[in-house]
Amino acid sequence: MRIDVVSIFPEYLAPLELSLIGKARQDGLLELNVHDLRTFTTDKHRTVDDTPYGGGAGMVMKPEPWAQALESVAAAREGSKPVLIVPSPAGEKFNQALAYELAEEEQLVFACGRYEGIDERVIDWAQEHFTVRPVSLGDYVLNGGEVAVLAMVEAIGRLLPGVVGNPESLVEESHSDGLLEYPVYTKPSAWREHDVPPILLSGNHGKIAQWRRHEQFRRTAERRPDLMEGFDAGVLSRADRTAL
Ligand SMILES: COc1ccc2nc(C(=O)O)sc2c1
Repeated sequence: MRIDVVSIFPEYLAPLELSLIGKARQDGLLELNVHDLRTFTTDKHRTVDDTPYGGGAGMVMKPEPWAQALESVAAAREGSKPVLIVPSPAGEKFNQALAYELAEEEQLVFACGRYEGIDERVIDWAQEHFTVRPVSLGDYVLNGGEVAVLAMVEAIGRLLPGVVGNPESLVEESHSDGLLEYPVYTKPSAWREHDVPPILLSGNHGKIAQWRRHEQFRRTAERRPDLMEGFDAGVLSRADRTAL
């Protein structure tokens, strides 16, 4: 996969040189390029914003630098268009299902807005060259798209083949099956008057699996009842129902 990120703060994306994503880049599992939007300005002040038509507070990002930047990074190829992800409070909610969907793409381009946002005509113009997806991290507002891109690139990148050491670890994590993950413990078994649940020391793998499943349902029902709405009660086992 190829990922291109365009931002006026390219240094904000430096954490993507670290850890799993950084190693995936070094190992050639992921190509990731960060571009400074100001590279695509033509005036001596390298201007990227201007006052909003219709009035109002703040500034709006000018369209032309964005069009030149996006044209520059769109890999020319036959077939499907690159996906342009525009982090925005007005976007669809990012979630694990979308992370899996985007992990299948050949190229993702992320446009990091700042100020009050990007001139909407860029989104309209880009439809011809990209599949455009405005995406929000959640129901809150950041100061720009960079933090959202860090989160999305990590969530997507770790799903790529070979990036995480043990692919099994992707199977039993939160949201992989629509539920929150079960609690985890390690040595020592007794710690500051808090003991590891005895079932986990029993060696009975069937009972351990059942306990973990029960914990997934209990936690999800308690912390994220909204996720339970997607569950058809008919598919719940009797043991699972006792967790609700
Ligand atoms: C101007 O660009 C922005 C501003 C706020 C913002 N908030 C996001 C979020 O996902 O919450 S993405 C985003 C982009």
